[in-house]
Amino acid sequence: MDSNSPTLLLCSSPYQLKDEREKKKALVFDTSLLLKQPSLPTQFIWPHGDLVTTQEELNEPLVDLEGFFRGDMAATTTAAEFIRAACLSHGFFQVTNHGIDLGLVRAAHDHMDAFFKLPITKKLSARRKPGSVCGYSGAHADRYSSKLPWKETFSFGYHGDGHGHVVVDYFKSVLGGDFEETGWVYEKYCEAMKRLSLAVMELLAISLGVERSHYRKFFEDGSSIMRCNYYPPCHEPGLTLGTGPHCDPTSLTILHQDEVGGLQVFANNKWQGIRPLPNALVINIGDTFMALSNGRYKSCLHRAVVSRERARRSLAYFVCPKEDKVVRPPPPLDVAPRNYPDFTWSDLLRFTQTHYRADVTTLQTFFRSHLSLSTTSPSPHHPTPNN
Ligand SMILES: C=C1C[C@]23C[C@H]1CC[C@H]2[C@]1(C)CCC[C@@](C)(C(=O)O)[C@H]1[C@@H]3C(=O)O
Ligand SMILES: O=C(O)CCC(=O)C(=O)O
Ligand SMILES: [Fe+2]
Repeated sequence: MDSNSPTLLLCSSPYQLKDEREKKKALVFDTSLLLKQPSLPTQFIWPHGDLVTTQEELNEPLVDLEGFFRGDMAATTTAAEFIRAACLSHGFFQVTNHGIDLGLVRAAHDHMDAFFKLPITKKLSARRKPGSVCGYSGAHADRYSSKLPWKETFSFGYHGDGHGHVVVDYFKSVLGGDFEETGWVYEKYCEAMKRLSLAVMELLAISLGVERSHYRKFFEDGSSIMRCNYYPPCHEPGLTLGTGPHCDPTSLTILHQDEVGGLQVFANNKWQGIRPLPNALVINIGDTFMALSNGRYKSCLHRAVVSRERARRSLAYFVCPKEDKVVRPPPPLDVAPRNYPDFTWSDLLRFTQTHYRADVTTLQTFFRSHLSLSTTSPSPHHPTPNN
């Protein structure tokens, strides 16, 4: 696609385009168009340093939650110890016997498939508005002009405060009544994810020597972000990334990936693949929980590579505290040195949605940009791939 080739104007942010000439250059992440292109548009090409390949797999123990849910103290201690070892190192672990109905997971994947197969004009009718994390995005082409991720996403918020059904209402409002059933599938999925996330918060507290209910109470009235990721097959998978190297700025991520594989974690100073386990859920620590642990636990550095032959899908549930709550480590972790100043999730979220593309150093950059916050010098959380 040469730089002036007219493309059907489906750019998700036409108002950002100044004139007809600009509009003709608007990049469209419409895979039916892009997959016919002889070469990858330059906007999707990532720096070599981010494209280092790996054949390694991270063989972390699976954390079996069955005994913990049964109230077995020995099994709870074992689970907390596995979680502690993983979170002191790279911030990533997988759980089995998590209690999430696998039929519900299947339904969520099926409805995600149906959504991403919609005509691009329909998807763009639900496009993300500037400053919001919710809605449809094609390669984030409305937000960035280089290092575009080879993916489509659809994101929405969840509160689970027992008042109304925000997910059902969102799907009906942005996609119409035909999507009410899809809304219910994701409403139930998010309810299940919230229950699991609060259980994991108990295990994290136990593993950190924090009062067992502290984090559960901190997140009980939180709002969360649900994101469906769709990674189309790519002719030149070695030149682009589905999701670039980053730490989630959120607190905890619970992710289900399909059987294709592509999620990689930067651990033991190298990229390592995460073998898909259909009955397991991937859980990783985000920047906000790293701060809640005063830096004891590491925000997980990860990325997603894409495949030449197969589309890949993942469902990511991002746990967040109520937006105005002050993020501060609890006793006994709140001792000097404080590695991070107090902040609120609403400020950090706004920073990632309006000023800064979340990457490997989001938190440090956030504190530097909020000088009033940087009363302490944040410690580097772990070596980055390019160091
Ligand atoms: C608060 C969020 C911003 C992102 C979605 C959630 C948690 C993960 C963030 C993200 C995936 C990190 C990599 C860059 C990003 C722009 C992306 O590739 O989607 C991030 C998300 C976002 O800002 O939309
Ligand atoms: O799709 C994946 O496996 C990872 C996606 C991810 O890291 C994210 O959406 O934050
Ligand atoms: Fe992520």
